Amino acid sequence: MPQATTYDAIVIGTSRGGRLLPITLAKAGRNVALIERDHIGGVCVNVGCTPTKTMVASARVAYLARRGSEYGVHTGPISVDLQAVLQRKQGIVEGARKGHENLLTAAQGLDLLRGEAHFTAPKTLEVSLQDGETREITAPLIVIDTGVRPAPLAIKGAESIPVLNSTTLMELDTLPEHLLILGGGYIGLEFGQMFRRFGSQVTIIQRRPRLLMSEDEDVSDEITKMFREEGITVLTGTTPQQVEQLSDGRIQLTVRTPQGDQQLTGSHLLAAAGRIPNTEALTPEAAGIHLDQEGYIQVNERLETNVPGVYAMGDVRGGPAFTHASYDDFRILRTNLLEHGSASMWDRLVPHTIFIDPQLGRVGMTENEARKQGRNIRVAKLPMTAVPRALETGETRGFMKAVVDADTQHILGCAILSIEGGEIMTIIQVAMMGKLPYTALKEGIFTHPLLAEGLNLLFMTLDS
Ligand SMILES: Cc1cc2nc3c(=O)[nH]c(=O)nc-3n(C[C@H](O)[C@H](O)[C@H](O)COP(=O)(O)OP(=O)(O)OC[C@H]3O[C@@H](n4cnc5c(N)ncnc54)[C@H](O)[C@@H]3O)c2cc1C
Ligand SMILES: NC(=O)c1ccc[n+]([C@@H]2O[C@H](COP(=O)([O-])OP(=O)(O)OC[C@H]3O[C@@H](n4cnc5c(N)ncnc54)[C@H](O)[C@@H]3O)[C@@H](O)[C@H]2O)c1
Repeated sequence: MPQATTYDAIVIGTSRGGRLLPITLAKAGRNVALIERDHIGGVCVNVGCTPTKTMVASARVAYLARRGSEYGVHTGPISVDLQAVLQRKQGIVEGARKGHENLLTAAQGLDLLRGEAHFTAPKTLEVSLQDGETREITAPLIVIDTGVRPAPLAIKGAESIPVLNSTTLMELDTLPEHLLILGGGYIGLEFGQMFRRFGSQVTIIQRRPRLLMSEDEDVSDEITKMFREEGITVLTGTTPQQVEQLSDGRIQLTVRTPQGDQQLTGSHLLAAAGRIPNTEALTPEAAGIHLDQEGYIQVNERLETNVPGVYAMGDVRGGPAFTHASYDDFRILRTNLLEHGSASMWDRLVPHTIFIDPQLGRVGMTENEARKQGRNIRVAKLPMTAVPRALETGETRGFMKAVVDADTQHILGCAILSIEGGEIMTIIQVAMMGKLPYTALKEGIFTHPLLAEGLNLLFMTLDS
């Protein structure tokens, strides 16, 4: 093999953080290699946020079309053309991917290597290029952004039946007649509601006692109620035992429920029970990089591994798995590597939004977390039926909830389960970032009749 090519920096993976970092380093005059084994853009652009949120939008149109008569608008029978939904999704995905690819290939000082990288020594990687060649590259600074992938389903019989994951579900030719979903987390809920709205029968099987275990009980319960009202079967505290394919092609799942064993039959099975890190092919052990027991790369609060000069960002470092977290990891690395700053993961507030309808926007502490910490708290809660905008638009499902420190009046966290809940949550997030007391939102003047005006009412509940 020819001698290794030396760069100033190497980044592996082209997610949001993985694209911005090499471009920024190259703009600062560094000679950078960026390696990607699959499509440019990583999970979010190709098989994560972009395609799912595009399809969620189609599902919402179907939902609204069916509700047209509530608004005095009559349509004919509603049907969903899955192929057209997928084509729309694919067009948006490919447009985004191409845009990112153009930016990367145009960047001066940046070599985009299309292939799979693995470590051969602490600062050296071998890249198996897609054209069959192999390159050895080395750099004093290496950033790993290789992400995670769907965990294979570990139940008896799974190896001999077709199990869908979040990627393959978006490639189906026909609408599942009955979609069985294992997992009551983000992926299970977003796809479950989406396919129900497309016209499938949907059963969600959640091992834990309720959906979205990290949220408060009232949030999980309200979502479960809304899903059931939409015709989704939600089974909680239910553990899949084994699965087999019947002679007619249907899938039979044996589950253990609090009431005893039960058999469920569906046309398709989606495994949405978690994800695993992409660290095997990377052979980080050849560089002496420490992994945790599940294979995630261990980093300190500045994202550096135990090998000085080797960093990890995004999902592969464990912790919150969101595109905005990957983006914030880029901020930390840019600040520390280029601006001589001292940015850290520990003081950041990472919000999230689950794109069910109505959305769940969440930031900061849940009520349960605050109580566990022994905080002196007050909890504000307002049903969406009390918000004029929600009434006028016929979107009264859900509630707003905020946890306030009773001593300082600062907002500790919120759960906004409402139409555009993510946007409303972000208003509260900004108040939290500015350390505003809740009274600032209670007394603030917000346009009538916006959803934001509901914040006046939400925080008024604390003093009424
Ligand atoms: C269905 C779904 C929906 C989601 N929706 C949202 C959402 O709405 N909002 C949100 O914030 N997050 C969402 N996420 C999560 C989000 O996609 C991830 O948190 C985000 O993509 C993390 O980016 P990352 O930096 O970890 O890199 P990734 O996006 O995981 O990219 C890693 C890249 O590294 C490449 N790679 C891996 N190993 C190698 C190697 N050895 N050599 C070369 N290249 C390699 C991979 O091909 C990949 O392109 C969703 C995820 C899924 C699955
Ligand atoms: N809107 C968003 O931001 C968004 C959307 C999708 C995914 N994501 C990211 O992707 C990550 C992965 O999503 P996910 O839904 O796969 O994982 P998750 O961890 O959110 O949910 C997995 C769920 O499966 C359940 N479970 C585990 N094993 C099971 C089994 N054998 N049978 C039944 N249930 C089982 C768990 O109790 C959990 O509720 C999320 O944590 C999130 O960070 C984000």
